[in-house]
Amino acid sequence: MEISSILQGGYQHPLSRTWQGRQLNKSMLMYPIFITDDDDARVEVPTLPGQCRWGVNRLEGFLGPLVKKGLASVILFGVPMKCQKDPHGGPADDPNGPVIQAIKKIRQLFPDLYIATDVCLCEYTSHGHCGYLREDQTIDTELSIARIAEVALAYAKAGAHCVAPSDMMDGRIQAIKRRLIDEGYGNRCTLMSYSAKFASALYGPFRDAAGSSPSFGNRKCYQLPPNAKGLARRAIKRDVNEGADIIMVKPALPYLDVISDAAELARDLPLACYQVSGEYAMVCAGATQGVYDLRTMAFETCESMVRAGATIILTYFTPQFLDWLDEKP
Ligand SMILES: NCc1[nH]cc(CCC(=O)O)c1CC(=O)O
Ligand SMILES: [Zn+2]
Ligand SMILES: [Zn+2]
Repeated sequence: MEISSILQGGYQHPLSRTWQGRQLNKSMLMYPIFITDDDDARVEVPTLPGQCRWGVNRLEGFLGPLVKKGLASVILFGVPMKCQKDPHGGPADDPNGPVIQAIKKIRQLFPDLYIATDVCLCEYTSHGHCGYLREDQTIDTELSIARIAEVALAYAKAGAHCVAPSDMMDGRIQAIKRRLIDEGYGNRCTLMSYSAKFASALYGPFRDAAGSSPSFGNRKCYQLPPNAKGLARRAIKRDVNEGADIIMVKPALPYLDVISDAAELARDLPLACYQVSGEYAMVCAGATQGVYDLRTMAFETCESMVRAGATIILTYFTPQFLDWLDEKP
């Protein structure tokens, strides 16, 4: 045997195995949660096992035990059920709406918990699209990004540590950054861009949870085509230049090459990826079918993302990881 043939001597011990790459840890995990406008609600989402829509009065009981276990950050999604949706997504920045109420409540209950807010219009528009539409149903980019910047500013003013636009309208990063700076929030709020967000089949359970399916058509004119490596690279570079503080790739597991590209193109920024609702549901379904052990598969998927270059992972497995990471040898 050649001397250079032997690798196993380097990873024969559990500790030396941890030295072979970066480790998943609790501060990387950002937990996506759904906030609805029925203050006492706790409604399970059938397609997203173990996840609920929460009313603001339930947040203390829901998040308290997780914060004790080391939950570091959440990302909030508003799920308005009672309000009147309109073509401009008017309810998105309603001061009495679920997101702004939740930001204030969480700041007060858990001052150390980092609060990111998803910024989009689809949960609030009557047509369910992520921007403004012209009469011919194409996107009106200028009006969309002005409105999205306004909503982002409202969340920053309410106390969000981070605003994360998921709409995929061109130019919104610049528009939001400008607005935050002009209003004195430039250094008080992080801007995380869903930069490479693909038109994926994996968003189904989320749309059930958030009630945000488009009422007609699809999102292919603003979310990226799954084959688009070049567009993804351009979107990442553009958003870095427009002032993003964090870049995100979404979904995560089928797009590890894009995560790896982003690690190179945005090498000076933290890099997030979103293990989306359909990925979570797939991992759960396989475990239920006996294909693999849930915990082992959850670790393998997220460790792949870390290996590809992610430093932040948005995942519905966050509560379970808080337990699993304590158990790990
Ligand atoms: N603004 C759209 C948005 N915000 C979050 C998700 C998906 C997140 C998930 O699946 O977990 C989506 C995708 C979509 O509906 O097109
Ligand atoms: Zn949207
Ligand atoms: Zn969104």
